[in-house]
Amino acid sequence: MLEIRPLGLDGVLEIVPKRFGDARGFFVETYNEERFSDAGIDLRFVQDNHSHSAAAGILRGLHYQLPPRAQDKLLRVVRGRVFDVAVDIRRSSKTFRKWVALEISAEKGNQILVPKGFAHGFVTLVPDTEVLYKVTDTYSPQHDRSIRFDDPAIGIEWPSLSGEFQLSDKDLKAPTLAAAEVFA
Ligand SMILES: Cc1cn([C@H]2C[C@H](O)[C@@H](COP(=O)(O)OP(=O)(O)O[C@H]3O[C@H](C)C(=O)[C@H](O)[C@H]3O)O2)c(=O)[nH]c1=O
Repeated sequence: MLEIRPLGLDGVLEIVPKRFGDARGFFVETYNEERFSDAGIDLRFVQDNHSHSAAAGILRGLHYQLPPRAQDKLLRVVRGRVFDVAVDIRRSSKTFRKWVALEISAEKGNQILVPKGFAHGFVTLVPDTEVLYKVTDTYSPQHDRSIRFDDPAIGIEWPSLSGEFQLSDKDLKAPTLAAAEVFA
């Protein structure tokens, strides 16, 4: 019922729940605590988020919350497509500053699990993209942090889209990884 694929960094997973298609369309259990637990994913989600991005090229990230309010995130796309990125920001990790990326789309019905200790971001690939995600701690502005999406020390190979990326002021002013407060 759950297809799980490690993406090459500690605990960052692609998850594809089984989709039951029929002449009417489809049904899918997008999250089932028991099935996730059976797959070794024991997380307690306490908040659901929904973001709508009107255009392609809207980039949100790289974001994370610091301990003690760090969040695991389980993200899926219900309309459109995103290029989704997770970056290891644990200074003691052997994969510190390494990143992985995955296309997540409504059509594929896939999800990404981004554990605590990772910065997360995505860029939309088509207009009117809607992203839903569950997090394991509630929003804490005091612990909310950003890192520059284009930090050369990380070197994310974002897709080249026509036109400039659109970012929030907060993300445009984000520090580099070297200047950011991250995980030990
Ligand atoms: C994240 C969050 C935000 N907000 C408020 C704060 C701002 O007034 C407004 C927009 O927040 P922000 O610009 O941080 O939203 P995004 O740029 O979509 O941020 C998210 O995008 C990337 C992809 C992430 O991984 C994070 O989960 C999250 O930071 O919503 C809340 O009230 N609760 C929340 O949990």
